[in-house]
Amino acid sequence: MAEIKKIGVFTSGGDAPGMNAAIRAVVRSALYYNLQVAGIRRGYEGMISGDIFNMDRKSVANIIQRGGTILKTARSDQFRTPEGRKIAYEQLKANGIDALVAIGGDGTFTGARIFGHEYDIPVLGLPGTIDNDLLGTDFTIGYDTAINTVVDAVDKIRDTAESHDRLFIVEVMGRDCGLIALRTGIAAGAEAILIPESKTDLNALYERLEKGRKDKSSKIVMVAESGEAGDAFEIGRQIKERYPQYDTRISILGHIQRGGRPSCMDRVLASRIGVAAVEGLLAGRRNEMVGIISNELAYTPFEHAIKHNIEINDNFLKIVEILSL
Ligand SMILES: Nc1ncnc2c1ncn2[C@@H]1O[C@H](COP(=O)(O)OP(=O)(O)O)[C@@H](O)[C@H]1O
Ligand SMILES: O=P(O)(O)OC[C@H]1O[C@](O)(COP(=O)(O)O)[C@@H](O)[C@@H]1O
Ligand SMILES: [Mg+2]
Repeated sequence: MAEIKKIGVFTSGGDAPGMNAAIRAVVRSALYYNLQVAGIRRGYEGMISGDIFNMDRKSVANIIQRGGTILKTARSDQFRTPEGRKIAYEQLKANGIDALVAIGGDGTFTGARIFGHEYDIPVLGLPGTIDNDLLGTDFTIGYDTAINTVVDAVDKIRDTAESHDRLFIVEVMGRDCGLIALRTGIAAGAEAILIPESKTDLNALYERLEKGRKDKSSKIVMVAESGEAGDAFEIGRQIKERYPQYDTRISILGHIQRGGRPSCMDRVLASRIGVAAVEGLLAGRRNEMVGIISNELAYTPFEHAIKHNIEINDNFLKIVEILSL
Protein backbone atom coordinates (compact mmCIF):
# COMPACT_ATOMS: atom_id res chain seq x y z
CA MET A 1 0.00 0.00 0.00
CA ALA A 2 1.40 3.37 -1.05
CA GLU A 3 2.21 5.89 1.66
CA ILE A 4 -0.42 8.62 2.05
CA LYS A 5 0.96 12.13 1.64
CA LYS A 6 -2.05 14.19 0.63
CA ILE A 7 -5.70 13.78 1.54
CA GLY A 8 -8.56 15.29 -0.47
CA VAL A 9 -11.74 16.23 1.37
CA PHE A 10 -15.15 17.07 -0.10
CA THR A 11 -18.82 17.42 0.77
CA SER A 12 -21.49 15.92 -1.47
CA GLY A 13 -25.26 15.48 -1.74
CA GLY A 14 -27.59 17.47 0.50
CA ASP A 15 -25.73 19.78 2.86
CA ALA A 16 -26.08 19.25 6.60
CA PRO A 17 -25.23 21.41 9.63
CA GLY A 18 -21.92 20.21 11.03
CA MET A 19 -20.28 19.53 7.66
CA ASN A 20 -17.98 22.49 8.30
CA ALA A 21 -16.99 21.06 11.67
CA ALA A 22 -16.17 17.81 9.87
CA ILE A 23 -14.06 19.60 7.21
CA ARG A 24 -12.20 21.43 9.98
CA ALA A 25 -11.54 18.18 11.84
CA VAL A 26 -10.19 16.46 8.72
CA VAL A 27 -7.96 19.39 7.75
CA ARG A 28 -6.57 20.01 11.22
CA SER A 29 -5.95 16.35 11.99
CA ALA A 30 -4.28 15.80 8.60
CA LEU A 31 -1.93 18.68 9.37
CA TYR A 32 -1.39 17.33 12.88
CA TYR A 33 -0.16 14.08 11.31
CA ASN A 34 2.06 16.02 8.87
CA LEU A 35 -0.07 15.29 5.82
CA GLN A 36 -1.03 17.76 3.13
CA VAL A 37 -4.69 18.33 2.56
CA ALA A 38 -6.70 19.63 -0.41
CA GLY A 39 -10.31 20.79 -0.54
CA ILE A 40 -12.44 19.71 -3.49
CA ARG A 41 -15.35 22.06 -4.22
CA ARG A 42 -18.87 20.88 -5.05
CA GLY A 43 -18.31 17.20 -4.39
CA TYR A 44 -17.85 14.93 -7.38
CA GLU A 45 -18.52 17.86 -9.72
CA GLY A 46 -15.37 19.62 -8.54
CA MET A 47 -13.43 16.38 -8.62
CA ILE A 48 -14.23 16.08 -12.32
CA SER A 49 -13.68 19.74 -13.19
CA GLY A 50 -10.52 19.97 -11.06
CA ASP A 51 -11.86 22.60 -8.65
CA ILE A 52 -9.26 21.62 -6.07
CA PHE A 53 -7.15 23.81 -3.75
CA ASN A 54 -4.64 23.31 -0.98
CA MET A 55 -5.88 23.94 2.55
CA ASP A 56 -4.01 24.99 5.67
CA ARG A 57 -5.05 25.42 9.28
CA LYS A 58 -6.34 28.92 8.55
CA SER A 59 -8.62 27.70 5.73
CA VAL A 60 -10.84 26.18 8.40
CA ALA A 61 -10.64 28.92 11.02
CA ASN A 62 -13.95 30.23 12.35
CA ILE A 63 -16.16 27.67 10.60
CA ILE A 64 -17.03 25.16 13.32
CA GLN A 65 -20.15 27.17 14.21
CA ARG A 66 -21.36 27.75 10.66
CA GLY A 67 -24.11 25.83 8.86
CA GLY A 68 -23.81 24.78 5.21
CA THR A 69 -20.43 23.78 3.81
CA ILE A 70 -17.53 26.05 2.87
CA LEU A 71 -16.57 23.47 0.24
CA LYS A 72 -20.04 23.75 -1.32
CA THR A 73 -21.88 20.67 -2.43
CA ALA A 74 -23.52 19.27 -5.54
CA ARG A 75 -25.18 16.28 -7.09
CA SER A 76 -23.18 15.02 -10.06
CA ASP A 77 -24.69 12.98 -12.88
CA GLN A 78 -21.33 12.75 -14.64
CA PHE A 79 -19.81 10.85 -11.70
CA ARG A 80 -22.43 8.15 -12.22
CA THR A 81 -20.67 7.27 -15.50
CA PRO A 82 -17.34 5.36 -15.80
CA GLU A 83 -16.05 8.16 -18.08
CA GLY A 84 -16.81 10.80 -15.42
CA ARG A 85 -15.10 8.76 -12.70
CA LYS A 86 -12.02 8.27 -14.90
CA ILE A 87 -11.65 12.04 -15.31
CA ALA A 88 -12.13 12.43 -11.54
CA TYR A 89 -9.32 9.97 -10.85
CA GLU A 90 -7.01 11.72 -13.32
CA GLN A 91 -7.71 15.07 -11.63
CA LEU A 92 -6.90 13.60 -8.22
CA LYS A 93 -3.60 12.21 -9.50
CA ALA A 94 -2.76 15.53 -11.18
CA ASN A 95 -3.25 17.22 -7.81
CA GLY A 96 -1.16 14.67 -5.93
CA ILE A 97 -4.12 13.40 -3.90
CA ASP A 98 -3.66 9.83 -2.74
CA ALA A 99 -6.58 9.37 -0.30
CA LEU A 100 -10.07 10.82 0.13
CA VAL A 101 -12.49 11.73 2.90
CA ALA A 102 -16.04 11.94 1.52
CA ILE A 103 -18.59 13.79 3.66
CA GLY A 104 -22.12 12.99 2.53
CA GLY A 105 -24.98 10.55 2.60
CA ASP A 106 -25.96 7.22 1.07
CA GLY A 107 -25.66 8.47 -2.52
CA THR A 108 -22.19 9.86 -1.90
CA PHE A 109 -21.06 6.56 -0.39
CA THR A 110 -22.62 4.57 -3.22
CA GLY A 111 -20.44 6.58 -5.60
CA ALA A 112 -17.40 6.34 -3.29
CA ARG A 113 -17.74 2.58 -3.07
CA ILE A 114 -17.79 2.17 -6.85
CA PHE A 115 -14.86 4.58 -7.23
CA GLY A 116 -12.87 2.83 -4.51
CA HIS A 117 -13.27 -0.49 -6.32
CA GLU A 118 -12.44 0.93 -9.75
CA TYR A 119 -9.32 2.82 -8.71
CA ASP A 120 -6.57 2.21 -6.20
CA ILE A 121 -7.36 5.09 -3.91
CA PRO A 122 -8.39 4.69 -0.27
CA VAL A 123 -11.67 6.43 0.57
CA LEU A 124 -13.29 6.83 3.98
CA GLY A 125 -16.69 8.45 4.49
CA LEU A 126 -18.17 10.69 7.15
CA PRO A 127 -21.97 10.49 7.44
CA GLY A 128 -23.24 13.99 6.68
CA THR A 129 -26.98 14.12 6.12
CA ILE A 130 -29.95 15.39 8.09
CA ASP A 131 -31.86 12.20 7.24
CA ASN A 132 -29.98 9.83 9.61
CA ASP A 133 -30.55 7.14 6.98
CA LEU A 134 -27.24 5.28 7.29
CA LEU A 135 -26.33 2.13 9.12
CA GLY A 136 -23.09 2.09 11.13
CA THR A 137 -23.69 5.17 13.22
CA ASP A 138 -26.29 6.05 15.81
CA PHE A 139 -26.57 9.54 14.37
CA THR A 140 -25.41 11.29 11.22
CA ILE A 141 -23.86 14.75 11.22
CA GLY A 142 -26.72 17.27 10.87
CA TYR A 143 -29.56 15.13 12.22
CA ASP A 144 -29.45 16.56 15.74
CA THR A 145 -29.47 20.16 14.49
CA ALA A 146 -32.27 19.41 12.01
CA ILE A 147 -34.54 17.77 14.58
CA ASN A 148 -34.03 20.70 16.94
CA THR A 149 -34.96 23.08 14.12
CA VAL A 150 -38.11 21.04 13.47
CA VAL A 151 -39.10 20.98 17.13
CA ASP A 152 -38.60 24.73 17.38
CA ALA A 153 -40.79 25.26 14.29
CA VAL A 154 -43.54 22.89 15.47
CA ASP A 155 -43.62 24.56 18.90
CA LYS A 156 -44.38 27.80 17.06
CA ILE A 157 -47.00 26.12 14.92
CA ARG A 158 -48.56 24.76 18.14
CA ASP A 159 -48.95 28.33 19.46
CA THR A 160 -51.00 29.43 16.49
CA ALA A 161 -52.82 26.07 16.25
CA GLU A 162 -53.92 26.44 19.89
CA SER A 163 -55.10 29.99 19.36
CA HIS A 164 -57.26 29.03 16.38
CA ASP A 165 -58.30 25.53 17.50
CA ARG A 166 -56.70 24.10 14.37
CA LEU A 167 -55.37 20.79 13.15
CA PHE A 168 -52.00 21.04 11.42
CA ILE A 169 -50.40 18.56 9.09
CA VAL A 170 -46.67 19.24 9.32
CA GLU A 171 -44.42 17.70 6.67
CA VAL A 172 -40.75 17.17 7.43
CA MET A 173 -37.84 15.96 5.28
CA GLY A 174 -36.24 12.53 5.15
CA ARG A 175 -36.08 11.00 1.73
CA ASP A 176 -37.60 7.50 2.20
CA CYS A 177 -36.78 7.72 5.89
CA GLY A 178 -39.06 8.61 8.78
CA LEU A 179 -36.46 9.19 11.47
CA ILE A 180 -36.83 12.99 11.47
CA ALA A 181 -40.62 12.69 11.75
CA LEU A 182 -40.45 9.99 14.39
CA ARG A 183 -38.29 11.79 16.93
CA THR A 184 -39.67 15.28 16.35
CA GLY A 185 -43.23 13.98 16.53
CA ILE A 186 -42.57 12.67 20.03
CA ALA A 187 -40.71 15.80 21.08
CA ALA A 188 -43.41 18.13 19.79
CA GLY A 189 -46.27 16.11 21.30
CA ALA A 190 -47.84 15.16 17.96
CA GLU A 191 -51.18 13.34 17.91
CA ALA A 192 -49.95 11.02 15.15
CA ILE A 193 -46.90 10.37 12.99
CA LEU A 194 -46.93 9.02 9.45
CA ILE A 195 -43.65 7.53 8.23
CA PRO A 196 -42.70 5.49 5.15
CA GLU A 197 -41.36 2.57 7.24
CA SER A 198 -44.73 1.67 8.72
CA LYS A 199 -47.75 1.08 6.56
CA THR A 200 -49.72 4.28 6.38
CA ASP A 201 -53.14 3.40 7.57
CA LEU A 202 -55.30 6.46 7.22
CA ASN A 203 -58.13 4.65 8.98
CA ALA A 204 -55.93 4.27 12.04
CA LEU A 205 -55.19 7.99 11.84
CA TYR A 206 -58.92 8.78 11.65
CA GLU A 207 -59.57 6.51 14.62
CA ARG A 208 -56.84 8.30 16.59
CA LEU A 209 -58.34 11.68 15.75
CA GLU A 210 -61.83 10.51 16.67
CA LYS A 211 -60.83 8.73 19.86
CA GLY A 212 -58.74 11.68 21.00
CA ARG A 213 -59.91 14.05 23.67
CA LYS A 214 -62.66 16.19 22.18
CA ASP A 215 -61.68 19.31 24.09
CA LYS A 216 -58.17 19.39 22.61
CA SER A 217 -57.80 22.75 20.98
CA SER A 218 -54.88 21.88 18.71
CA LYS A 219 -53.78 18.76 16.91
CA ILE A 220 -50.51 18.09 15.12
CA VAL A 221 -50.00 15.27 12.63
CA MET A 222 -46.35 14.82 11.62
CA VAL A 223 -45.80 13.46 8.13
CA ALA A 224 -42.50 12.34 6.62
CA GLU A 225 -42.09 13.31 2.98
CA SER A 226 -42.47 10.46 0.47
CA GLY A 227 -44.87 8.37 2.53
CA GLU A 228 -47.13 6.00 0.64
CA ALA A 229 -50.32 7.93 1.52
CA GLY A 230 -48.99 10.93 -0.41
CA ASP A 231 -47.64 14.26 0.69
CA ALA A 232 -49.06 16.54 3.35
CA PHE A 233 -51.37 18.20 0.81
CA GLU A 234 -52.92 14.88 -0.17
CA ILE A 235 -53.34 13.78 3.45
CA GLY A 236 -54.72 17.21 4.33
CA ARG A 237 -57.20 16.98 1.45
CA GLN A 238 -58.49 13.65 2.72
CA ILE A 239 -58.76 14.87 6.30
CA LYS A 240 -60.61 18.00 5.19
CA GLU A 241 -63.02 15.88 3.16
CA ARG A 242 -63.75 13.56 6.07
CA TYR A 243 -63.74 16.16 8.84
CA PRO A 244 -65.04 19.41 7.38
CA GLN A 245 -65.61 20.56 10.97
CA TYR A 246 -61.83 20.66 11.62
CA ASP A 247 -60.07 23.86 10.71
CA THR A 248 -57.13 22.17 8.98
CA ARG A 249 -53.87 23.75 7.80
CA ILE A 250 -50.78 22.33 6.14
CA SER A 251 -47.22 23.36 6.80
CA ILE A 252 -44.23 22.07 4.83
CA LEU A 253 -41.09 22.90 6.78
CA GLY A 254 -38.76 22.41 3.79
CA HIS A 255 -35.16 23.51 3.56
CA ILE A 256 -35.03 25.45 6.83
CA GLN A 257 -34.35 21.95 8.22
CA ARG A 258 -30.99 21.90 6.46
CA GLY A 259 -29.68 25.27 7.65
CA GLY A 260 -28.49 26.94 10.79
CA ARG A 261 -25.70 26.68 13.33
CA PRO A 262 -24.85 23.09 14.12
CA SER A 263 -25.79 21.88 17.59
CA CYS A 264 -23.13 20.97 20.13
CA MET A 265 -23.87 17.27 19.51
CA ASP A 266 -23.29 17.62 15.76
CA ARG A 267 -20.06 19.57 16.25
CA VAL A 268 -18.68 16.99 18.65
CA LEU A 269 -19.74 14.08 16.44
CA ALA A 270 -18.17 15.72 13.37
CA SER A 271 -14.95 16.48 15.27
CA ARG A 272 -14.61 12.96 16.66
CA ILE A 273 -15.22 11.11 13.43
CA GLY A 274 -13.27 13.67 11.37
CA VAL A 275 -10.14 12.87 13.36
CA ALA A 276 -10.96 9.15 13.18
CA ALA A 277 -11.20 9.33 9.37
CA VAL A 278 -7.65 10.65 9.04
CA GLU A 279 -6.35 8.18 11.60
CA GLY A 280 -8.23 5.39 9.82
CA LEU A 281 -6.66 6.24 6.46
CA LEU A 282 -3.22 6.26 8.06
CA ALA A 283 -3.97 2.87 9.57
CA GLY A 284 -4.72 1.50 6.08
CA ARG A 285 -8.52 1.51 6.21
CA ARG A 286 -10.53 2.07 3.01
CA ASN A 287 -14.07 1.83 1.63
CA GLU A 288 -15.63 2.37 5.04
CA MET A 289 -17.81 4.91 6.76
CA VAL A 290 -16.74 6.21 10.15
CA GLY A 291 -19.49 6.49 12.73
CA ILE A 292 -20.20 6.28 16.42
CA ILE A 293 -22.26 3.45 17.86
CA SER A 294 -23.03 3.52 21.60
CA ASN A 295 -20.34 6.17 22.07
CA GLU A 296 -17.65 4.01 20.44
CA LEU A 297 -15.99 4.67 17.08
CA ALA A 298 -17.14 2.26 14.39
CA TYR A 299 -15.88 1.67 10.83
CA THR A 300 -18.55 0.16 8.60
CA PRO A 301 -18.04 -0.98 4.97
CA PHE A 302 -19.84 1.36 2.56
CA GLU A 303 -22.01 -1.44 1.18
CA HIS A 304 -23.38 -2.10 4.64
CA ALA A 305 -23.75 1.57 5.65
CA ILE A 306 -25.92 2.38 2.63
CA LYS A 307 -28.34 -0.50 3.06
CA HIS A 308 -31.80 0.93 3.19
CA ASN A 309 -33.36 -1.17 5.89
CA ILE A 310 -32.97 1.29 8.74
CA GLU A 311 -34.84 -0.20 11.66
CA ILE A 312 -37.55 1.87 13.21
CA ASN A 313 -38.17 1.36 16.88
CA ASP A 314 -41.87 0.41 16.97
CA ASN A 315 -41.92 1.47 20.56
CA PHE A 316 -41.55 5.08 19.42
CA LEU A 317 -44.87 4.90 17.57
CA LYS A 318 -46.51 3.26 20.58
CA ILE A 319 -45.20 6.10 22.76
CA VAL A 320 -46.95 8.61 20.51
CA GLU A 321 -50.20 6.67 20.82
CA ILE A 322 -49.95 6.44 24.61
CA LEU A 323 -49.00 10.07 25.09
CA SER A 324 -51.51 11.60 22.71
CA LEU A 325 -54.48 10.85 24.99
N1 LIG B 1 -24.76 4.73 -8.20
C1 LIG B 1 -23.94 5.79 -8.18
N2 LIG B 1 -22.80 5.79 -8.92
C2 LIG B 1 -21.95 6.83 -8.90
N3 LIG B 1 -22.18 7.95 -8.19
C3 LIG B 1 -23.29 8.01 -7.44
C4 LIG B 1 -24.22 6.94 -7.38
N4 LIG B 1 -25.24 7.30 -6.55
C5 LIG B 1 -24.94 8.54 -6.13
N5 LIG B 1 -23.78 8.97 -6.64
C6 LIG B 1 -23.14 10.28 -6.49
O1 LIG B 1 -23.36 10.81 -5.19
C7 LIG B 1 -23.97 12.10 -5.30
C8 LIG B 1 -24.73 12.45 -4.06
O2 LIG B 1 -25.81 11.54 -3.88
P1 LIG B 1 -27.21 12.03 -3.27
O3 LIG B 1 -28.08 10.82 -3.17
O4 LIG B 1 -27.72 13.19 -4.03
O5 LIG B 1 -26.84 12.64 -1.85
P2 LIG B 1 -26.43 12.00 -0.46
O6 LIG B 1 -25.01 11.59 -0.55
O7 LIG B 1 -26.60 13.13 0.49
O8 LIG B 1 -27.35 10.85 -0.19
C9 LIG B 1 -24.78 11.99 -6.58
O9 LIG B 1 -25.09 13.25 -7.14
C10 LIG B 1 -23.82 11.23 -7.49
O10 LIG B 1 -22.84 12.08 -8.03
O1 LIG C 1 -32.08 19.73 -1.73
P1 LIG C 1 -33.06 18.97 -2.52
O2 LIG C 1 -32.52 18.60 -3.85
O3 LIG C 1 -34.38 19.67 -2.55
O4 LIG C 1 -33.27 17.56 -1.80
C1 LIG C 1 -34.16 17.32 -0.78
C2 LIG C 1 -33.72 16.05 -0.09
O5 LIG C 1 -32.46 16.28 0.53
C3 LIG C 1 -32.55 15.98 1.92
O6 LIG C 1 -32.81 17.19 2.61
C4 LIG C 1 -31.24 15.42 2.41
O7 LIG C 1 -30.95 14.22 1.74
P2 LIG C 1 -29.48 13.81 1.35
O8 LIG C 1 -28.62 14.12 2.54
O9 LIG C 1 -29.55 12.35 1.05
O10 LIG C 1 -29.07 14.60 0.17
C5 LIG C 1 -33.74 15.02 2.02
O11 LIG C 1 -34.30 15.02 3.33
C6 LIG C 1 -34.65 15.56 0.98
O12 LIG C 1 -35.48 14.56 0.47
MG1 LIG D 1 -29.17 10.51 0.91
